[in-house]
Amino acid sequence: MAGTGNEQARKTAEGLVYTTGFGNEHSSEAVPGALPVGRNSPQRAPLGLYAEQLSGSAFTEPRDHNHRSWLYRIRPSAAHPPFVRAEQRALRSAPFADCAPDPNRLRWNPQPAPEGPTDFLDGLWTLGGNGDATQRTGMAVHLYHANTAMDRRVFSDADGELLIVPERGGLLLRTELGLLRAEPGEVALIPRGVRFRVELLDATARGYVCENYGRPFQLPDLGPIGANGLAGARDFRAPVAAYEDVEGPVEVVNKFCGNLWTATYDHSPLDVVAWHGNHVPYVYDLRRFNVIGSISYDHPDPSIFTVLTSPSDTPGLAGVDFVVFAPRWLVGEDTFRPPYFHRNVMTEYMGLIEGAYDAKTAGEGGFVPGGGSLHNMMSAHGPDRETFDRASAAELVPQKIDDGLAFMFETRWPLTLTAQAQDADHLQRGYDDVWQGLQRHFRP
Ligand SMILES: O=C(O)Cc1cc(O)ccc1O
Ligand SMILES: [Fe+2]
Repeated sequence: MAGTGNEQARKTAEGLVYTTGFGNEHSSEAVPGALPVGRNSPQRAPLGLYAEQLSGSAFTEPRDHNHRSWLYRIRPSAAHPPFVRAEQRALRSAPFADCAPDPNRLRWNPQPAPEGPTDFLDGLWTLGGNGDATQRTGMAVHLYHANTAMDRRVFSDADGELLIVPERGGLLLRTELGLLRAEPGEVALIPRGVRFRVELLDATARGYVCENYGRPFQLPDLGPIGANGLAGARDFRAPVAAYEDVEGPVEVVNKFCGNLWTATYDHSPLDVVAWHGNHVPYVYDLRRFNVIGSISYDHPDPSIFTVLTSPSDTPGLAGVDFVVFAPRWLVGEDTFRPPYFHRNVMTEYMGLIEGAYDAKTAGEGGFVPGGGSLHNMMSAHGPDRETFDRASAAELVPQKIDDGLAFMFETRWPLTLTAQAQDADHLQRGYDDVWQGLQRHFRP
């Protein structure tokens, strides 16, 4: 049965069309004439639709940070019954106060398979985070492991935007603004408050989510890199309008100030027939990232690999950066080429989408796809012993790194774990050992 649903979702996902460009003023109509021309709020919207504005920024924010979309829908979102508190499972929110922030280097194996039917929402498991959802600061790291589609159920997150990083299994995201497909190697960005449902393209789906409570992700400035490079705006795909005209009970789950609330609507709220604006979801293929690096010597700081950044109120200090370690050439002369030893004031959560990462040994008990590592503020880390020994002796011929895809959520604030992450069976005990046995070589 589940297989039939997945095949149907895959067929739908294969035929999808998109509109392109990060930050654009997009517009789309699923029925010709549904989008009003020349005004947002005509006295009567076309085709008997309701007009509704969805804001992702204050009305008064500067134009280049102003996010809003106008939705033309079968019923206004206001027509809903009261929300009541819902079961929370393993989803947690900031402020995180379960545990004392931990200065140790930590690493987890992949998220265990769920017991029983589990959809994307029920499969969310929070590792930790920082800031405060009610203050719109900070971020949370979640992992998901799902084996069934969300059925007659949609989710929206008032607390932040969701950057979804599939590691195993493709996703079909049915959002208010239309459909997106996100496969491993791609990422999807769902803006704050946009309702969506997740269907699976494969039997199971596993991956990571950065919930960003702060300013919406934007493309980083390029400075001296110039007008081009890193993630190209045109490679971000937004959906085209697609609506469900579905009567009957649909559960709407709303994450609000850390808690889940639920209401049963008598229709699907994915009933937007036309829309325009810039508060839109995206999908981006990480393999399109234009990697820039050193062509002389030394290992550049990984900020050069920033795909998207959420600025904080201090210039240059991100609430969270999303960074990708994509296939690239290493040519540095007289250079220790893998990531260097370091202690960073920023906090680094890393995940692996496929293959291996060049600072860490792969394989069981190591840094494996679906696993994750946390190097909290100022914690000492870098190449493990094997990597150090290998890279210190390597012949420095041009070398292509193309056996993996890793990423980092890097945040200005230390990350506090949830109790479930601190006590998890899949927390690797003895991660510190990877740095044991680094010999002294000092010869004064
Ligand atoms: O710790 C890590 O592996 C991430 C990282 C990579 C890099 O190339 C330089 C610094 C850094 O923190
Ligand atoms: Fe690091």
